[in-house]
Amino acid sequence: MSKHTIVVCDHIHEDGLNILKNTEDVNYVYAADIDKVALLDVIKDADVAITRSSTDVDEKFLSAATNLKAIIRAGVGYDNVDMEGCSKRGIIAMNVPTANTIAAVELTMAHMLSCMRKFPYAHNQLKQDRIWKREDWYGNELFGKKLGIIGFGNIGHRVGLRAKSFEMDVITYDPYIPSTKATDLGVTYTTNFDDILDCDIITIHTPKNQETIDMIGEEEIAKMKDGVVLINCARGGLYNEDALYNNLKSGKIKMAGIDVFKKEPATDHPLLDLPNVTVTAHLGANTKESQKKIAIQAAENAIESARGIAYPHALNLPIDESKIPSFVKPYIELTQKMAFLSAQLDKSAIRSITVKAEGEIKEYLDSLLTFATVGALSVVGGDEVNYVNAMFIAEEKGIKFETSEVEHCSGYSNKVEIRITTEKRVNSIAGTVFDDDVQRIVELDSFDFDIEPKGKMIMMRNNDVPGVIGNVGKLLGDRSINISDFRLARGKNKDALAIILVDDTINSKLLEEIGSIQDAISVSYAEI
Ligand SMILES: NC(=O)C1=CN([C@@H]2O[C@H](COP(=O)(O)OP(=O)(O)OC[C@H]3O[C@@H](n4cnc5c(N)ncnc54)[C@H](O)[C@@H]3O)[C@@H](O)[C@H]2O)C=CC1
Ligand SMILES: O=C(O)C(=O)COP(=O)(O)O
Repeated sequence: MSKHTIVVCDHIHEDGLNILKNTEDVNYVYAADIDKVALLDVIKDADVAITRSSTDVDEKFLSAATNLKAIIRAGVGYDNVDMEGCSKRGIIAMNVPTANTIAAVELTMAHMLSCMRKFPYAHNQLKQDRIWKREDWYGNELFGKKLGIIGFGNIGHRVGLRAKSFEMDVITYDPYIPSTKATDLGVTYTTNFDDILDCDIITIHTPKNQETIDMIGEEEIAKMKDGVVLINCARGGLYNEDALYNNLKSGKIKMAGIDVFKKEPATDHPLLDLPNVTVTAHLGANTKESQKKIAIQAAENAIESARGIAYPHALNLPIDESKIPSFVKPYIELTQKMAFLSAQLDKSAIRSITVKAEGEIKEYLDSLLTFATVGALSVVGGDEVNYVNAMFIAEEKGIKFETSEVEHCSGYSNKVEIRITTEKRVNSIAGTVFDDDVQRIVELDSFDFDIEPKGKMIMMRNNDVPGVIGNVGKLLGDRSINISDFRLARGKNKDALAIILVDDTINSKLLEEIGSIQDAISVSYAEI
């Protein structure tokens, strides 16, 4: 039995490890305790890797992981995964998005309470210094304070719910949600970021990306109330770390609760020297409950993706398969097959790929274009081309793309047409699907057909004169090639196109012989 190598790069719960260990077709490699340089050697054999935030999936990692088909980020944030690098290599990246939500929510509340009561400092005074000095520790209450939440997703909205139970006045800024998601929970929704800056406590729960890096800097802090409290249990760098340090030092920010740092591990970070921070070492997801759930999901997803069965929570697929209506799937398959066939007919360099569609299917033109590109590039690229990397590969080759919606006029309920322009000519092919899943090619180079996209096909263009069919039949018979189907379409210019399905592979010598039959104009061969 061939085994799939799954490398676990970071610490995950043993329940996940046990699933991997006990799966017969998995070669399980535990690499969480080796350093990241040694990991580069181990990762070269991996079909699938499981990582957390401690492993950067960067150029070095990806260049070493030459066999990698999928990567599972066992958590939410994937800002340490080079997504473009994965896509270019056809590696499907997935995360495990909701399994650690509660852990991160509760750590956020812990930091908030800890900041309000300076909990670690009060704790240390008694425990380490053995001093009983209650007058040093007059804290503040959450009750009645205004809490600003930036990012109202899985974690942010649950922080809001919990803050409401502390009778806080909660307001959120998240331009990507409907306002009712907040207002239904009794949370004020704002599109004015300054409303957040006016809060007593601010907590951030967005992903880390170009839009959110340094979202809070000197300018924003200057607008805040004196004595504001800031919490960050999302990602280091969402609050500009220099601005955070300077304003904690000046006392403009009273306290900050920080779980995450721009560069981790952060054992000598300047923030650690300040007397008004509560810090944790990126522990947001570190509850046994969350880690158990994540590890089980990560292990199961790793096995499914290694077997090529499913890619749950894939992050870099051009389409979300679960959201595609069932009628679209056969069109996607047909489009890939037609492009694969068409690109075989003329193997010169492709300059452009155009996909046209009519009927309801035209809503899915972008997906159809991706699959047409996979089909066309697979002729030369084989299995290395997939729907994650096809567009990248095509762009690198300088191939141009076009899509267009066509007025409904062919009589078919839906029709997809692909035009592949090469250095030599334009190849066009069109198809439709009958009775939900009967795929048919209905046009080839403007000749009408009705043929299944399957099998070994000789395409012969010839002058429409008597004797050609007989001659080609005889030649194939003489070479012991059985014809399983023969379709003929007549053109407008006294020409005809035959699609001849055969049982055996046709080599280039025989193809040349067919091409030299009298009145043959051109001949090509393709297999689907
Ligand atoms: N400290 C830790 O160990 C953990 C940290 N995290 C981090 O917490 C953050 C939030 O995670 P989830 O709530 O699960 O993600 P999510 O995807 O459910 O929510 C993110 C929210 O941020 C919003 N958003 C995106 N860009 C925004 C912008 N420019 N301004 C305002 N809102 C914006 C989105 O619309 C979405 O509602 C992520 O950065 C994640 O990596 C998650 C789990 C554990
Ligand atoms: O899920 C996330 O985004 C986290 O930050 C948790 O990261 P971790 O898996 O604990 O390295």
